[in-house]
Amino acid sequence: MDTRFLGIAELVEAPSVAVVVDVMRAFTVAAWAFAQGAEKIVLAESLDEALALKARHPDWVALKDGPPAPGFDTVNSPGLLRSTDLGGRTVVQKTTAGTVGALAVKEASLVLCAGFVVAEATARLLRARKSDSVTFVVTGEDGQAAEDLACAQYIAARATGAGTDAAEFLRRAAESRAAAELADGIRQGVHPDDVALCLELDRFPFAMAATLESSLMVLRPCTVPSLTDDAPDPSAGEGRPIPTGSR
Ligand SMILES: O=C(O)[C@H](CS(=O)(=O)O)OP(=O)(O)O
Ligand SMILES: [Mg+2]
Repeated sequence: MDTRFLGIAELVEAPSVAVVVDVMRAFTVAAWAFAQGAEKIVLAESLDEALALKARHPDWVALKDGPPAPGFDTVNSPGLLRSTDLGGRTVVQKTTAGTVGALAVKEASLVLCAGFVVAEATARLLRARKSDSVTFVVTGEDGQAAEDLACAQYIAARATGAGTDAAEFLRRAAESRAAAELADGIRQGVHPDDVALCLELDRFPFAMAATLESSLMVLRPCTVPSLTDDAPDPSAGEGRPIPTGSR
């Protein structure tokens, strides 16, 4: 498997398979939203689009990063979201890095969004797809974010079947600038448990795939093959099969 690690600005053409990584905090939050029952997450292009979608669908849950803001229901915090019942709800998410990265590769045939909480499920899905080439989008800090790069490199290693020890990758993420800023209160809309929740390895059994649905980029959980064959893994719980379509 040929792997590339690129920042958002380095994406010059649509990759075939993209894994968009945002550990702190967009895709940890997305995974928690699904764990709390959300049906789907619409990745908004802008704050204005998120608010327009919310206005059109008052039952949707609008979420942004940074501090709480008028019109939005909640913020980009796994610690806050984990006590929110999202059963059957649609979430609209707009963040600085993660959602921007996913939208930057919306023409790819497969777009997975990931953090450590869904690392193994993501790697297993890539293994099952037997992809020749995978582009990892390192969303934070112009492709330099230590937590995103560490997670991307860990998933890449696991996707090639390497018996990789996660400890060193998690240590790099724990020592990242993002972790320090979240812990020190420099970033806003933060729960004290956010960093720890973002560093939980394989907390969830599902991967997350984004596809274009009526011009909106929509993220959903998906089941992954079991370790021994290509059959759906019953432990994966709710979720769609692996998306196979190409655009
Ligand atoms: O919510 C986050 O941690 C960041 C935004 S910021 O760096 O705090 O401004 O967003 P994300 O897109 O999840 O990296
Ligand atoms: Mg981030």
